[in-house]
Amino acid sequence: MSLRLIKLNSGSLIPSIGLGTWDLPRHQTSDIVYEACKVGYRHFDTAVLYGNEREVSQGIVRFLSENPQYKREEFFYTTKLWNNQLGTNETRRAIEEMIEKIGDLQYIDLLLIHSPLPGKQHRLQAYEQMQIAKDNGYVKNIGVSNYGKHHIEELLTWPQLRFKPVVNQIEISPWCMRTELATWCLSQGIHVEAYAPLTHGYKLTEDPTLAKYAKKYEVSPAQILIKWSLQKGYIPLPKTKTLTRLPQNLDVNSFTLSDDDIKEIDRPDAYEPTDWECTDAP
Ligand SMILES: NC(=O)C1=CN([C@@H]2O[C@H](COP(=O)(O)OP(=O)(O)OC[C@H]3O[C@@H](n4cnc5c(N)ncnc54)[C@H](OP(=O)(O)O)[C@@H]3O)[C@@H](O)[C@H]2O)C=CC1
Ligand SMILES: O=C1Nc2ccccc2C1=O
Repeated sequence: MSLRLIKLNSGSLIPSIGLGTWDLPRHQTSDIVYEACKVGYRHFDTAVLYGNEREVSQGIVRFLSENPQYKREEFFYTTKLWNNQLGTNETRRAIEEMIEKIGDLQYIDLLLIHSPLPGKQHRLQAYEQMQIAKDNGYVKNIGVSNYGKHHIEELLTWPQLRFKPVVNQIEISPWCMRTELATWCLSQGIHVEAYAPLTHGYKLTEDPTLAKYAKKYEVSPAQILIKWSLQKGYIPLPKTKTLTRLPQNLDVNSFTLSDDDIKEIDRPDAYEPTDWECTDAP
């Protein structure tokens, strides 16, 4: 299974689907990531918050060492600074710790600010250190998560900005569409990563419209949601700890949703974030 590559505003390429790694059982994480590499995943999303950066990296490194025909550059590893790691010294130290944890993975493909919650001064001090980490080659791309339009505008109008964020990672599913924010990010050349694209699993068994299209295209409700996200132009990050589900969440090339299908799956009036909401933080 091969993934489409999307060009970021830095020129780097990002695989169009990433494996979410939040809440993977810690002792299985490295094996799940290794198995994911075997079935074609090339993009992994972790964070300091998840406590599994070492294990995620180990899974990729093991696959690379056993399969020397694949190169490090074909893989895309994202991690995120947690709220208490934003600030000049805090961010510098946090990046050093991240680099120590990834070992032979050597560099971070994408470093995100996990949320805007710590406030303007901490956000901008962190971003400056992220720019320096990019200069030094520890980090290839930098971006943000859970940012609202006003947080991104704060960056775009900041005189010290040298590298525009390449993505904004936000929760998006038919039940949390955020069309205005996502369309605006794309208009600024900032790609949109869709987290919780499977609604944490909440809607997969209960929603009749998903069931209808799963039946029509002979796929699973999860595959319908992943395709919906891709066709909207987003980069979905579905998570599964179940090895048999790994291949199906990548296998979405056999069908295309029509405009009418998408309209029926859309829930523009719904607002059901699964975890947290901070795009509206000051
Ligand atoms: N930046 C941020 O603030 C946030 C980022 N994220 C990122 O996004 C990722 C994805 O979001 P997440 O909250 O984990 O939830 P998802 O929306 O990816 O849903 C995961 C759930 O769906 C189930 N599932 C996965 N595939 C299938 C399938 N094919 N059929 C049936 N059920 C399936 C999983 O079960 P099982 O695992 O048991 O197979 C799990 O219960 C996270 O892991 C993380 O990397 C998430 C939240 C916030
Ligand atoms: O994946 C995640 N799950 C979460 C739950 C609460 C806050 C942040 C997150 C994540 O980043």
